[in-house]
Amino acid sequence: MCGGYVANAGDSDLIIEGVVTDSRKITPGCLFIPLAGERFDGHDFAGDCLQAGAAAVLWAAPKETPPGPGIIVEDTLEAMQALAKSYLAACGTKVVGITGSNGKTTTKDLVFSLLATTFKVHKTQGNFNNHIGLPLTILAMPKDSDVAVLEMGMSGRHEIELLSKLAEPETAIVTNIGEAHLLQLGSRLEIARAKLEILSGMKQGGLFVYNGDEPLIKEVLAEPATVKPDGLEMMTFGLGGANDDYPSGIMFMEDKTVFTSRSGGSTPLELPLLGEHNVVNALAALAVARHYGVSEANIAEGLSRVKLTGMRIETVVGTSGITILNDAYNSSPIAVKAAIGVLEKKRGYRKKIAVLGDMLELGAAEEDFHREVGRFLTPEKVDLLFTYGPLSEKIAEGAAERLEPGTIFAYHDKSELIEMLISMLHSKDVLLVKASRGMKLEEVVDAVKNSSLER
Ligand SMILES: CC(=O)N[C@H]1[C@@H](OP(=O)(O)OP(=O)(O)OC[C@H]2O[C@@H](n3ccc(=O)[nH]c3=O)[C@H](O)[C@@H]2O)O[C@H](CO)[C@@H](O)[C@@H]1O[C@H](C)C(=O)N[C@@H](C)C(=O)N[C@H](CCC(=O)N[C@@H](CCC[C@@H](N)C(=O)O)C(=O)O)C(=O)O
Ligand SMILES: Nc1ncnc2c1ncn2[C@@H]1O[C@H](COP(=O)(O)OP(=O)(O)OP(=O)(O)O)[C@@H](O)[C@H]1O
Ligand SMILES: C[C@@H](N)C(=O)N[C@H](C)C(=O)O
Repeated sequence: MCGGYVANAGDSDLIIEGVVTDSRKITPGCLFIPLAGERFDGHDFAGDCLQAGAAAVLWAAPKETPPGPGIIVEDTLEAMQALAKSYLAACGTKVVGITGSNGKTTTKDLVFSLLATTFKVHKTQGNFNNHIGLPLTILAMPKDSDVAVLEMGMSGRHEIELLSKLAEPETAIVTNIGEAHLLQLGSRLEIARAKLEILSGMKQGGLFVYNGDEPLIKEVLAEPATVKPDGLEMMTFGLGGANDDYPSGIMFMEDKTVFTSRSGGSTPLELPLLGEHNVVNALAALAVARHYGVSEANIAEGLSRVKLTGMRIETVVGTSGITILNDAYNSSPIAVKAAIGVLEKKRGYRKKIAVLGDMLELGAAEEDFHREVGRFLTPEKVDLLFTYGPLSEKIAEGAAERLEPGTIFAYHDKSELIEMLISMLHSKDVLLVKASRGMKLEEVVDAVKNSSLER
């Protein structure tokens, strides 16, 4: 299954239960797969793993023989990917592949919640969406799974191609084309080309569900170089009325969003998520659920009980009673504007406050992108703005064009930001926190959440 051969295993069969790549997380009977990374080489821990109960190890051929039962392979990562591909084929599980600049994880959770009303479904945990995370997700899948909902991430060309050819999706979603990873791709057109690599591994006769509001997707679909499977069925979703599905009505409430759509007619659907962008994500998930025959009753049920992976516009109530919109998982211009849209619609709070940190990997125009986000802010959207990081000084600069003096506070030091923020917050405020993963603004969320804000 992984293109290797057995060594040191005697003549008894070895029963293997599960795959592990971290020696600190060994489970009895697992296969330990040593990976060479930036800081460690997993091969150095193989002996300890066998001592700790691993049944066998993969072992890269150029090294000396394995310290116990082993499968000798050329490259352990490639072997793990091949093993995942073989296992998926052996299980006969259908795959839904999801990519896009924003909303992959959210849409993955939505698709899972809808399909799980009807099928045995496995999904990506957290953000395990790359050349290591996706095969690990597959290798953790129960073998009787009907469907696997797999998030596919990238920050360069041909990364999605590898994932798609490994997982061979029957259904694929592209959520949108934003600015994330512009640094590596150079243009949004290149980002679109990278995302549409998801078509290259799809099964024949598959379904492609994509954001019809994004012209670059249609442009790349028409390019001769774009590899598409035979018999591909396509569906569009988005806010525009030209899409196959779009919202016909949206009601923004404190802890949920109620919407009707072209596909659902006059029947309102309740989504326990905030923001117009999450209605758009939900439309993509609805298309997939209906494609697989999920009933309208189960669709309503599945939507109403979706559980989102944390730090995606997650509402947190602090010990003081303050409302925090924890959107600190990641950030990019489109995502910030979507999150500000949620804050803008909040009513009944003393003040609306935003803490915005650097958006990373945006390439040469990064300062302009930050300035543009600042200019997007108006007194109707935020009462106070705190920025964190060197790039976010440009958010403050852009915001100064529309926000009053004395309402903008720029910081480079997180502890100083937290101190000033807590001194100005009130339990009746609503606070949005958003930045790229590398800024770790969850530390701000935790500090505010645990503060009594007494005054
Ligand atoms: C290889 C690995 O899993 N590394 C993880 C490890 O990193 P660390 O620096 O500690 O170790 P090494 O990588 O050097 O270690 C090599 C192996 O040795 C093992 N090991 C180490 C010590 C020890 O005592 N015993 C051991 O057995 C070790 O387990 C390694 O296997 O830990 C870090 C902290 O937990 C992890 O962050 C690191 O994981 C890497 C980054 C990784 O890629 N993990 C995947 C499972 C994954 O999917 N991670 C996602 C994030 C994916 C992501 O960023 N996606 C992008 C899009 C794709 C970009 C693409 N170009 C890319 O390169 O990723 C996105 O925008 O979404 C996640 O963690 O959320
Ligand atoms: N459809 C969308 N349009 C714009 N922004 C979105 C959309 N969906 C989610 N977001 C924003 O992007 C943030 C991250 O959402 P999510 O984790 O689902 O995306 P992702 O594509 O998995 O992100 P990443 O590539 O960082 O893993 C959300 O908190 C929200 O601010
Ligand atoms: C590592 C990459 N997947 C990512 O999340 N980049 C953002 C911009 C970050 O590191 O903050």
